[in-house]
Amino acid sequence: METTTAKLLDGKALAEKIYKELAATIAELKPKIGRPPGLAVLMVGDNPASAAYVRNKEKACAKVGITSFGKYFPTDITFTELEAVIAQLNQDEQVDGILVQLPFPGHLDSIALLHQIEPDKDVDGLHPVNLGRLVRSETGLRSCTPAGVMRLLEEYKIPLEGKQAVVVGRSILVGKPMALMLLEANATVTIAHSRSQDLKTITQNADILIAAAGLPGLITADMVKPGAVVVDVGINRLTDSSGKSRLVGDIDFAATARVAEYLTPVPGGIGPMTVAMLLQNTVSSYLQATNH
Ligand SMILES: NC(=O)c1ccc[n+]([C@@H]2O[C@H](COP(=O)([O-])OP(=O)(O)OC[C@H]3O[C@@H](n4cnc5c(N)ncnc54)[C@H](OP(=O)(O)O)[C@@H]3O)[C@@H](O)[C@H]2O)c1
Ligand SMILES: Nc1nc(=O)c2c([nH]1)NC[C@@H]1CN(c3ccc(C(=O)N[C@@H](CCC(=O)O)C(=O)O)cc3)CN21
Ligand SMILES: [Mg+2]
Repeated sequence: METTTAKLLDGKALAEKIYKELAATIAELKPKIGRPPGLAVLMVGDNPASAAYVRNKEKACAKVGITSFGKYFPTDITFTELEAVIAQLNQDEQVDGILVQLPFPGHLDSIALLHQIEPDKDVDGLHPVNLGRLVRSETGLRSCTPAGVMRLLEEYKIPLEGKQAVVVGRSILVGKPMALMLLEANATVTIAHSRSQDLKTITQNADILIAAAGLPGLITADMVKPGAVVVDVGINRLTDSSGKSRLVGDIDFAATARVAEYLTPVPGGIGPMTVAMLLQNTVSSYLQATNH
């Protein structure tokens, strides 16, 4: 059998291009507006899974000229204290975007807290107002990871209209908004999840396959339709026997590269696109807040 190699969808390169555009916008507007855009990130406890995200966000903000306000709290902080922090950030005129890093320690209700973020500062697109706007195909702040997937597919001119798209995962952060964005682009969308029966039969039909379950090795090459476009959202940290750790997605990358037409790497795929969309959302909140 002939062996092919999938073309890589290079999220890192596209993220760099987006940073240049954002940096130029900020350089032009900051003197007129009199302040840089500001992004506040709230983290409770230390979450090793989120460490890469936090690090990359801070680096990227510095690169484009966004001031990032990191707020780190111990695990024993109370819900009432966090509510007060959100209320203060909602009022703060230096802050255009507020992101509550997920997941949250078990005793804290992250959903109730997300509801208290001012929708126009909700750069993660998780407030019910922004989710509602997405359902209605209205403009508004949209979840960064699925927005990053859409932007990357657009960059490579991947046709979506009329295609069979399968999203594996149905979280509010990734799977559900991803499915809505693909639907908006006129794909025929199927959402699979942990209760789906016969996942392989479902994924084998996908012209566009998006894996967002958080399980390394979930998608093997035999589950992928030849010629499919395969996007790996999963970020899983694996530690090998020598104690070295590395990031992998949900897709068996090496074997799938011989079946798919396009494939995203991990790292270097959707992770950097997520950070780029977060910065883009922050800049669009900044422009809106300052009437530009
Ligand atoms: N690249 C990025 O920028 C980025 C951003 C965010 C998240 N992530 C990564 O993406 C992954 C998903 O994140 P998330 O926040 O959406 O996670 P999540 O909230 O844990 O959701 C996981 C989803 O996968 C489904 N699932 C679990 N096991 C499954 C199985 N065996 N077959 C089919 N579906 C299954 C779950 O189904 P149920 O609903 O039935 O439980 C759930 O809907 C994680 O690896 C996360 O680290 C990456
Ligand atoms: N509120 C909230 N929004 C999110 O989008 C979010 C969370 N919380 N919590 C954690 C998850 C995971 N997210 C991530 C995880 C990794 C990268 C990232 O930049 N990944 C690089 C890693 C490079 C490295 O350090 O090796 C990559 O190339 O994939 C981005 C977003 C975003 N996620
Ligand atoms: Mg990636």
